[in-house]
Amino acid sequence: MSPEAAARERPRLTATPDNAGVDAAVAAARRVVAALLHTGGNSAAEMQDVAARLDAVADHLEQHAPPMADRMVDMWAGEGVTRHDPVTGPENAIAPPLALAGRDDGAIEGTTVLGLPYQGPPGFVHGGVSALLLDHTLGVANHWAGPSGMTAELTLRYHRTTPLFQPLTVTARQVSVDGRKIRTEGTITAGGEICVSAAGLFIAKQVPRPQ
Ligand SMILES: CCCCC/C=C\C/C=C\C/C=C\C/C=C/CCCC(=O)SCCNC(=O)CCNC(=O)[C@H](O)C(C)(C)COP(=O)(O)OP(=O)(O)OC[C@H]1O[C@@H](n2cnc3c(N)ncnc32)[C@H](O)[C@@H]1OP(=O)(O)O
Repeated sequence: MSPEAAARERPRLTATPDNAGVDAAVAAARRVVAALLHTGGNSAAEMQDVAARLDAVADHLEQHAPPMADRMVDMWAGEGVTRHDPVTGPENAIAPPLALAGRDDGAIEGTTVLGLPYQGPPGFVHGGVSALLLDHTLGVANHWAGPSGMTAELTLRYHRTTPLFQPLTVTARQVSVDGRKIRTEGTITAGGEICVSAAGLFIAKQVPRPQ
């Protein structure tokens, strides 16, 4: 089987974006966030007018939103993958998003490209953003492998700068389970080189879902 065919066969651990509805609106919102940062303060665009139009969109959405408690129940319904999280969620405009899939060897993997909204040093990814991607990916790796829990400790090593605008591969695997203590490791690589590695201690505990 070709690597491309193998990748297509891998079980997806993240929600597939729909081409309509809120996912499409969120994809547009991601474009707006990136375009605002790309445009900057010296552009000829009429920013007061842009702000008014964006506020009108936000007013419209808020007028049609359910009570927060209902929405919390809704977003945590079902036992499948989440649609709202800040790393993979197709309903979350701050998610890059990263699409994760299980590998035959028990690890999980996903690829994404990060742009200006995620910048730390000039031209490179913010270290806190790398931590966000790895924390979440380690958490999903635990779901994929078996016992899962909450992050108690996350240790990161930044080996080299992580580039913007280039494909990044994020991987993680559960390495041990000792009672409630779950240890998980992962990396972010670019062009085959490790940029960031992470080791996490997770404690088996689940916060109850809103009902
Ligand atoms: C986000 C979605 C989650 C659910 C999704 C479900 C389905 C969707 C499927 C796929 C997608 C899902 C997954 C995604 C994943 C998420 C990744 C993000 C994860 C997070 O974003 S999560 C938020 C950040 N995280 C916290 O907000 C934790 C705050 N914290 C606490 O809630 C407690 O602190 C806790 C629970 C950690 C422990 O509390 P506790 O009372 O249950 O346990 P206790 O203290 O008894 O410790 C038991 C033994 O662990 C040792 N131990 C404890 N802590 C330690 C530490 N820090 N260092 C070293 N050892 C430690 C003790 O020393 C003892 O060891 P011993 O037994 O040997 O004495």
